[in-house]
Amino acid sequence: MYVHVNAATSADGKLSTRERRQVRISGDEDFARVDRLRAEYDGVLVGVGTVVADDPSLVRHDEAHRVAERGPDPTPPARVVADTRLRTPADAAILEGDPVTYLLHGETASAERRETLSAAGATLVPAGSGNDRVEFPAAFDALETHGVESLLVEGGGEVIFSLFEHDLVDRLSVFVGGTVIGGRQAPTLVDGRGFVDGFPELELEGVERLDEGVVLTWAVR
Ligand SMILES: NC(=O)C1=CN([C@@H]2O[C@H](COP(=O)(O)OP(=O)(O)OC[C@H]3O[C@@H](n4cnc5c(N)ncnc54)[C@H](OP(=O)(O)O)[C@@H]3O)[C@@H](O)[C@H]2O)C=CC1
Ligand SMILES: Nc1nc(O)c(N)c(N[C@@H]2O[C@H](COP(=O)(O)O)[C@@H](O)[C@H]2O)n1
Repeated sequence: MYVHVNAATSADGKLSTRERRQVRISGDEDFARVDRLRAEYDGVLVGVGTVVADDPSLVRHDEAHRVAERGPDPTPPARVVADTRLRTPADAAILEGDPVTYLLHGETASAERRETLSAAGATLVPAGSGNDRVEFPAAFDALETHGVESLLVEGGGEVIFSLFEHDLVDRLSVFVGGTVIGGRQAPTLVDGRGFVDGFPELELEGVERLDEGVVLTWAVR
């Protein structure tokens, strides 16, 4: 699986507020860049924390760019959610519309949630044992059997940490916008328990000024 993590942070590295309410950090130029990126990948992944906080649909992408990349009538990027216990609400926007939605889940997801979300149109992908969260290496192997071989990961910070922890990230791009959010409880780009050693090493590939901010792109060594 090729994994590209992309997100937008405030100048102080926050993804949103301490209330975990969605903040529009990107401007129009950066959202257009994200639409082009979405068009380049087989799927777009977020954690269930982002689904609950933002209720994203993850449908929007640059269709002309996708046609240019993949030829006429391409399938739209799949939506993927890491959701151990299947907390995604049955009326979530991510389950509406045409693109397939894969819910990666663990063994602790109840039969009732499995039935409810299958009936709501989700494709369930078991990938976790015992009480553990979604095990990304196994989940990505399973997604590849569905033809999903590249992912744009849009957040949030918990999921991004897990992916770095498992050495699964190939590329990282961050739009750093001209705003300050602050707050020690506010989510940052990479949360989880954090690293104390063995920090992932990044090689700077690009610096681009957009809107009132800058896009930094790194390859992960
Ligand atoms: N500015 C930006 O670009 C973006 C901002 N955001 C913001 O980020 C916040 C949400 O981020 P965050 O709270 O970190 O939530 P995440 O979207 O990272 O989701 C985290 C949840 O995913 C589930 N999960 C399943 N498997 C794993 C795993 N292996 N590792 C980690 N998590 C796993 C867990 O819930 P469970 O145990 O129930 O499965 C966990 O609590 C919101 O405020 C949102 O607005 C989000 C995306 C982009
Ligand atoms: N690139 C970017 N800039 C921001 O300012 C943002 N708040 C986000 N958030 C991400 O975009 C998702 C919403 O997508 P749709 O509206 O469904 O297209 C949201 O869930 C975050 O992942 N991203």
